[in-house]
Parts: sequence; C-alpha cells; structure tokens
Amino acid sequence: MLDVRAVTKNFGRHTAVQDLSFTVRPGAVTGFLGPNGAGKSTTMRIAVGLTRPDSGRILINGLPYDRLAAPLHEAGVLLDARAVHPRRSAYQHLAVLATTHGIPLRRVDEVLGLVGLSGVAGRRPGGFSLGMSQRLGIAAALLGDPGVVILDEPVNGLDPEGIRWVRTLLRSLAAEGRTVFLSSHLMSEMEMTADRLIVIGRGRLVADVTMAELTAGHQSLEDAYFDLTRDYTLEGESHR
Ligand SMILES: Nc1ncnc2c1ncn2[C@@H]1O[C@H](COP(=O)(O)OP(=O)(O)OP(=O)(O)O)[C@@H](O)[C@H]1O
Repeated sequence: MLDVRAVTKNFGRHTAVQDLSFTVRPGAVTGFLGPNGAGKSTTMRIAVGLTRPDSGRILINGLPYDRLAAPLHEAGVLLDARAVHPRRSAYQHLAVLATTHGIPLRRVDEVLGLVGLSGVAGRRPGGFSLGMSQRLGIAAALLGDPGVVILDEPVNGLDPEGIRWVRTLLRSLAAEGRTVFLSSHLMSEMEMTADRLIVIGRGRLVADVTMAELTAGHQSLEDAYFDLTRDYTLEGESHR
C-alpha cells in the first residue's frame, strides 16, 4: 500500500505538487497520469525519500521509506534507468545492491533472467540501449521481491516485445497481490495495463478512478484523458 497524504512540494516559487492525497492499493495496477511537469516524478521521488516534501508525507505499508526495515523488500523503484555506475557491469550493479541489502546473489541471476539480460550481464550499462537500461532498472526494482513496485515510465524506449513483456509482468505482480504504481505517457499501453488511474495536473489531484469509470462514454483512454487534462497541459497553459 502506498499512501500519499497532503503532500506539497515547492521548487523556489514554483509549486510542483500541491496538497496531493491518494492511496494506491495492493492487487491492482494503478497508472499515474498527467501532462509534462504535472508532478508525477516529484511525487515518486518523495515516496522513496529522494526529494523532501515541504509538507505532508508518503507512507509505504504505513511507514515513510527511510524508516522501512528492509526497503528493497518493501518497495522496488525504477526512476531513472540511466542512473547507474558507468564502470560496473550490469551484474555488478545488481550484486552491489544485493549485498548491501542482505539479498542473496542467486537473486541477481534470477532477476537478470527475468528481464532477459542474462546474456549481457558482464557488459557495462553505459553501452546499453535505452530499452536495455530500462530492463536493468526493472531488474533492480524487483531485486528485493518487493510488495510495492513504483515505476516511472518503465516502457520508455522498449521495443514492442519489451512493452508487452512489461505489461504481462506488471499484471502478474498485481495478481500476486502486490501494489503496482506506474507512470506512462503511452495511453494505449496504459489502457491495456492499468486497473485504476490517478490523474494529476499542475501538482493537484484531477481524478482517482477505475479504468472503466474514466473511459465510460469515451472512445478510448486517450480521449478521456484529453478531455480531463485539457486545461492542465503546457499548451493549454500558454492559452490561459
Ligand atoms: N529539482 C528540481 N528543481 C526545480 N524544479 C523542479 C525540480 N524537479 C522538478 N521540478 C519542476 O517541478 C515540476 C514537476 O516536475 P515533474 O518532473 O515531477 O513532472 P512530471 O509529471 O514527472 O513531468 P514529465 O511527464 O515531463 O516527466 C516541473 O515544473 C519541473 O520543472
């Protein structure tokens, strides 16, 4: 369970997230939608203690991330797939994470197999394509077999086979009773993956609904999303 409680974050005079509250529940895939700059990444960074909110808090299974006894077991996170040590191999990157968190090294081989990177485990991720980096980031997120999975644009850069693989993976993680929370700008993909949606605009909650509720009366999630967020896009902003 991921509980966002009255979170506000300002960067100087700019408000990135404003009095935002919602709950992401286990056993479902919840999509996080919003136009560029809406505050999605900032919210996810606050959830894992990388950004400090000005007020409010985000709880993972009832506790702030920095108070979790086994953080990688409770929450797995993919925020920036390119943020890896340039001189470590993919295997070493995961092995360092595993050993510093008391996770057995056989789990490194398991997740490398799961994401399809076993054959390139000895290579440095600096030479990886964006899609390969995303797979490595997903491997790192799953390393601790976490109950909560938070992924910021996980299908960005993946090929069609990779996109389908992520969809199947996320659906099965949710079916196992895990909390799955992901952002994406790919509406057709989100429509096939998510059960619930949190939509934000300019840092505020716009909708907290099921997929069926949001798409009712619309041709597609894309249509429903455009209707809902028209006033929150950067283009909409420039016409105000
Ligand atoms: N470290 C920072 N310093 C200053 N401003 C920031 C910082 N991080 C984010 N912002 C600003 O906060 C707002 C929200 O950014 P954020 O990256 O959370 O949005 P987003 O919904 O993830 O956008 P996108 O879909 O483009 O990734 C933006 O206006 C952004 O410029």
